[in-house]
Amino acid sequence: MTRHYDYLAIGAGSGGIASANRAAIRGAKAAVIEAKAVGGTCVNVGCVPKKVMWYGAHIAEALKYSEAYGFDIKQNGFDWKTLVRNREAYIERIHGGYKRGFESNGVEYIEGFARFVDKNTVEVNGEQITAKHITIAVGGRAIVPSCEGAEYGIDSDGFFALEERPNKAVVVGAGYIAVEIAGVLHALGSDSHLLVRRDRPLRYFDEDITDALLERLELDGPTLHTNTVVSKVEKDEQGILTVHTEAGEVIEDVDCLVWAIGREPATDKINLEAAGVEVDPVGFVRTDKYQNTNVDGIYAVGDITGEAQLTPVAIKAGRLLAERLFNPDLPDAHMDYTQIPTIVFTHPPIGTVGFTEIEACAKYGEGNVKIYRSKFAAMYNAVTPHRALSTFKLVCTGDEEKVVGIHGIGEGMDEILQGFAVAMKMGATKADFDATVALHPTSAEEFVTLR
Ligand SMILES: Cc1cc2nc3c(=O)[nH]c(=O)nc-3n(C[C@H](O)[C@H](O)[C@H](O)COP(=O)(O)OP(=O)(O)OC[C@H]3O[C@@H](n4cnc5c(N)ncnc54)[C@H](O)[C@@H]3O)c2cc1C
Repeated sequence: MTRHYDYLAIGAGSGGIASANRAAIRGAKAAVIEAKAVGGTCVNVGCVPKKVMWYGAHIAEALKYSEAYGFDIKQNGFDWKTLVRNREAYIERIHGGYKRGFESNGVEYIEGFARFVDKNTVEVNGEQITAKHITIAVGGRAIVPSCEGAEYGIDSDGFFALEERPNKAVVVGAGYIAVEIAGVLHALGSDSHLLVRRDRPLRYFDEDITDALLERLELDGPTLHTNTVVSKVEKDEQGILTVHTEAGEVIEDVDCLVWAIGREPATDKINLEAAGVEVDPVGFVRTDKYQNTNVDGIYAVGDITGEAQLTPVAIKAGRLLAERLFNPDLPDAHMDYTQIPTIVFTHPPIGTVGFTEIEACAKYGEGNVKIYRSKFAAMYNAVTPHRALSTFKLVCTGDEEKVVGIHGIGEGMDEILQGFAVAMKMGATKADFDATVALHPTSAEEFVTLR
């Protein structure tokens, strides 16, 4: 007998889990199929293990500052294995939480790799399963370049599988994943090198912020190699790598090479042709604003759509899709892909939402954009010899100075941004920011006292 569901999600990552749970809560008979580990990229090889490693790096930094705060601490060492063991135990507990959530919501969890048979049928473990509504939420995977010896490198999944701290690491890429991994390795004691193709990492972020990041990297961070493209990688009998660049630079004694040059969609093995679902030339599933694909009853959410590849985006898109399908009160529910806030877990973190200065000038005209910025020493490190500056910035437009961009790099920025993103989404103006009494002494107060 064929199993049949009202709603079936392929992939139990952020988008698939959120949509299946919400569908079940709204009364649908729902199931989710997962080929690897429940939780998908974010929980197993993305946000969660990354943030744990970042916290580890944060503690390393605090130890450095501790002397100025009066502590006399002798650091005897750092055990990578302990950090990884505790991280993985935490992830195991999250897996348990997801499975209990499925049980209480009535979502069936099916382990296996799903392939389409036709538009309402998938095959998993030799069994055919049918559903009225099917959501593709299979996410993506890291891209590995095609240069000679590229196979000697690992990707971000491989970084999280490392059992030892590398002595000397080369991280290739200019996006947030590359910057974060290189920063963690540096803080935890590896000789860490970040190789970027152009003049800076995070090139699409506001320039004031990336200028400040460059200053911070110079002060204390991985060694930055700009305008650098890897041409060849060699490996000796001991497994040690030599990385050659197109400009003739040779980086020797490397025991860990991480490719973080981007991610590609994982649509190639799920037999989309059988269902007639169209993908773009890269392989991302094309959807409209309601997450509909070109095939009636088949949807896509999360990284596989190529839109803002972030966990909360996949979750929100998945939940709103389930609401639209199964909640008669919300027939128009859909995701708003504008003004999505995001954090980069550098040291210190970067937070950004809305338009950069350049984007705002292009959209509203230079004369209609007003910039407020502050460069200041956060108290946390100002009392130590490791004094470094934070940069906060508001991008405003129109006579009313509507806030259309909020950017910052500095201690605490990861926790500061969320509330300000709410204000921006509600249409706050600079005057609204100014009318709010500051919280003192904090870094956040800079945003309501900018001149
Ligand atoms: C190193 C790293 C750090 C990140 N850090 C952050 C961060 O700090 N903040 C943030 O918001 N985002 C972060 N992200 C991005 C975030 O992880 C993704 O945006 C999010 O996981 C996307 O969710 P998804 O549901 O689209 O796909 P995924 O979470 O990738 O889930 C897809 C699931 O589908 C499964 N699957 C694939 N094919 C099949 C099949 N045929 N049958 C069954 N199952 C299948 C996969 O095994 C996987 O579990 C990070 C990503 C990486 C790689």
